[in-house]
Amino acid sequence: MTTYLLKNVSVLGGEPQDLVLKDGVVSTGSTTEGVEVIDATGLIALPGLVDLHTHLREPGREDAETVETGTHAAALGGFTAVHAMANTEPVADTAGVVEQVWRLGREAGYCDVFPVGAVTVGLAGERIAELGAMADSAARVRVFSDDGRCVSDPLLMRRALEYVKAFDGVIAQHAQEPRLTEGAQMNEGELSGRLGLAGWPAVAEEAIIARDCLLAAHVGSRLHVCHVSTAGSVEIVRQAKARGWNVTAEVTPHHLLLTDELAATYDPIYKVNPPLRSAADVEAVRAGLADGTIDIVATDHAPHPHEDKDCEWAAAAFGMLGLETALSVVQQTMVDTGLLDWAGVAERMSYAPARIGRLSDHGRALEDGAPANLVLFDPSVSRVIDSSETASLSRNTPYAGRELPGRVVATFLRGKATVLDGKLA
Ligand SMILES: NC(=O)N[C@@H](CC(=O)O)C(=O)O
Ligand SMILES: [Zn+2]
Ligand SMILES: [Zn+2]
Repeated sequence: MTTYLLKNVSVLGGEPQDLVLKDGVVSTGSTTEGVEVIDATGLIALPGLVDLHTHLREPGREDAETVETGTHAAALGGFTAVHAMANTEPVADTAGVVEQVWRLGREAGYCDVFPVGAVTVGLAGERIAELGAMADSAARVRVFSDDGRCVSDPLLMRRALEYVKAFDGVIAQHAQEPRLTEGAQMNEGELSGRLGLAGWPAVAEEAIIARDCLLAAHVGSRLHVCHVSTAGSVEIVRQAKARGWNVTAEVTPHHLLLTDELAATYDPIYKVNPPLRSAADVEAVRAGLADGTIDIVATDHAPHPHEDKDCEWAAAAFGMLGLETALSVVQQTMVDTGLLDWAGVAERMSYAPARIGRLSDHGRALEDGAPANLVLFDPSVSRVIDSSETASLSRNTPYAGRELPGRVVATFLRGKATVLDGKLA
């Protein structure tokens, strides 16, 4: 295996130093013999990014994405671990399916894949799935979610929260009260009325988050809130944390950058669940991510083939790509605005998501002996996003034609380069 010497690299934005990647681990000393030298002057090293929320679509929708293509996109985005959501066909609600997804990730070798297990059988919201069997399987599932659907039955949610305590699991809730969002198409507000698109009220998200925080506190379990999108949601999570409840939350890159104004184009590339919200909501989720109320950034990478997106708004699928652009969007919205430094980015895109997912070999500081999972990032350049250049099988990026700052130069998984010079290695 190649030994790499990263010359003059700025770890978390600090003073330039050398890092050696040898036999799968990091060392801060220097060696010169038999090494491949990478001039990392001006580059920032971050621990390999960890995504708690990715849709890889395999099994079942291999026309949209596969574990192989999705993990290529992940590596190009600087990720060394992704959690693959359970809304596949068949649903990842048994030990057999989660082991299959986990193994496909290992075989592809670009990024570790940690399957998320479904909370209910078939995501139908009626019976709890085999959570314990998934936890005990080779995939060691710790995160459970019916994402795409809300676990709306409060008794089922309570039982699931109680159940996962036995193996230190967490329920990741897609917070959407179904009765308040029937037929909903975009953020409810003055604009939805003007555009004639059915509104999706903030309270549909906030009511479920409030309920679930109370349930998690009542049974003493861990709750994670997927894709927080409104100012009110941030406030509820803030209050839950102030009371010492075990609640964590994520925000997506697109909810940090884009607003509901984009719906005025009627271009379904901007159609996503939860919907893009107002500028005031964007400001609130940025502030919540900065002050730690929102723990992490998660991509909610949601590939869809063109026939499901290139149609009229109401008929189009919800979802957008995110893996290859996440770090750039975070640079633009959080670092270049002065809201976070690079150490803060490492916390929110690597350490904290690894802790929530109970991963041991990811989300580790780049110190002597740590697994060599890291990304080299150049924040000084910018690029115009071209949807035809993605490694994903789908093309539904909302950033096509936009200029975004920064570029992933290299990614290493256990010391092996998965990306070099910005290309798959
Ligand atoms: N985010 C989306 O708009 N879509 C996701 C489901 C989800 O995350 O709720 C998908 O699976 O396509
Ligand atoms: Zn969701
Ligand atoms: Zn999702």
